[in-house]
Amino acid sequence: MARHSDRFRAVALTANRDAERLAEQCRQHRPRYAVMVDPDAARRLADLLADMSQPPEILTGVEGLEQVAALPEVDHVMAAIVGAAGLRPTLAAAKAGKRVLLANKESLVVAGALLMKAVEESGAELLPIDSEHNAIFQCLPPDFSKGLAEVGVRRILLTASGGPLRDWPIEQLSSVTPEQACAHPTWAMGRKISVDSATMMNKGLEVIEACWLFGTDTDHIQVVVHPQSVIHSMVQYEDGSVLAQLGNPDMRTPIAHAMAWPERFDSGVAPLDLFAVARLDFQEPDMMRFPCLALAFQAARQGGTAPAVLNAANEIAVAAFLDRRIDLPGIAAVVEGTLDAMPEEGVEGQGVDFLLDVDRRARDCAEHLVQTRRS
Ligand SMILES: NC(=O)C1=CN([C@@H]2O[C@H](COP(=O)(O)OP(=O)(O)OC[C@H]3O[C@@H](n4cnc5c(N)ncnc54)[C@H](OP(=O)(O)O)[C@@H]3O)[C@@H](O)[C@H]2O)C=CC1
Ligand SMILES: CC(=O)[C@@H](O)[C@H](O)COP(=O)(O)O
Repeated sequence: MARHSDRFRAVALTANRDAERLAEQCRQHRPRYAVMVDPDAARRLADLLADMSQPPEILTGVEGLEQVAALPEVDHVMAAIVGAAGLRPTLAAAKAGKRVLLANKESLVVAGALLMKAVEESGAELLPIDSEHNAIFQCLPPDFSKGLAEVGVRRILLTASGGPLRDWPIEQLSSVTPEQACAHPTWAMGRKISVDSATMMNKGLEVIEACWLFGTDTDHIQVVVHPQSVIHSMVQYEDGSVLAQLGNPDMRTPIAHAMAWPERFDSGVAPLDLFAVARLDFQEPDMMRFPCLALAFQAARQGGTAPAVLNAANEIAVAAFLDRRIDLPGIAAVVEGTLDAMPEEGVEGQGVDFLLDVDRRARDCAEHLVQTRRS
């Protein structure tokens, strides 16, 4: 079976500040463009690549990301920047009608209506590579966009590992260190999403992501804790059938699925050995232990700017936790305080500048709450 290298060539690679890593990737994949968002890091990248015979053209800033996301010679854009910083380039790719492989769930949480409208108007293909949403996509019929009820779906069963703190004594959560929170039991991921998994905010963001991707609401999504992370999510149908997608927890599978769709190619992931897995467990999420999950459900039901506020406050709170400025329970407290403090606003007819202004105001508010908790 074909591998992706038979069919794909990297036109552009991007990073924020890590010039060394991007330089290494440029040497390996020889893209035509490299975007280094930070201008100082862009100068460093140019120095690092000075001896290349045909170095990539180096662009900077969010504008550089938007530019490469919309290049005519690009047909696939993988949106895998962390946080709301991914919104503008993801939107640019959607507006340009690309196949968008979406890992950056935060852009749908902040601007779901805007992004889905851009996809509809341009004819872009929005394919989820977040493992759960990719699994759901695989378990739905191809015509699901006419409505989940129309195609016989009762509800989505969104699986969650429960993260590294699933069994910690609740009264000891304030002593959790960033290293302990980032020690995910089944997935190797970046620090921000790892903390989100530890608080289950990741699942809350994913509930909102699923509402937009699959045109549904929170009443039709059940979060199911499944510690083995072998089932990546399920779809329950009206006739009693439940379809699940299983596999080893390895992001190469959803990425390969979305790159090759509607065909398949070899992702390089080892076949799932069910005898080695031996058992699959399921539990209800504990909302007392994971208040961030409850806050995300609340923001999703509230709608308007609430999900954008939730996301911005969470990004600030997680960064403060990773810097040891607040404790782990402080993350939920900062998010709740920000949601309470920010006025409710509608998003109908609003553009990206409005949403990013909401994001900025929520960050200021959350940062103030972080300072208050410390003093
Ligand atoms: N890791 C995983 O397995 C999964 C991740 N996701 C989602 O994918 C996204 C990325 O997660 P993950 O790969 O773990 O994160 P990482 O922290 O490992 O990587 C984040 C990437 O985003 C870049 N970046 C960070 N800030 C900015 C910015 N302001 N502007 C431009 N680029 C920026 C970083 O560049 P630099 O290193 O130079 O700072 C880095 O390349 C998140 O939205 C996450 O929720 C979803 C499913 C699974
Ligand atoms: C790899 C991936 O897609 C993540 O979303 C992962 O599934 C997070 O695991 P949790 O279920 O612990 O949040």
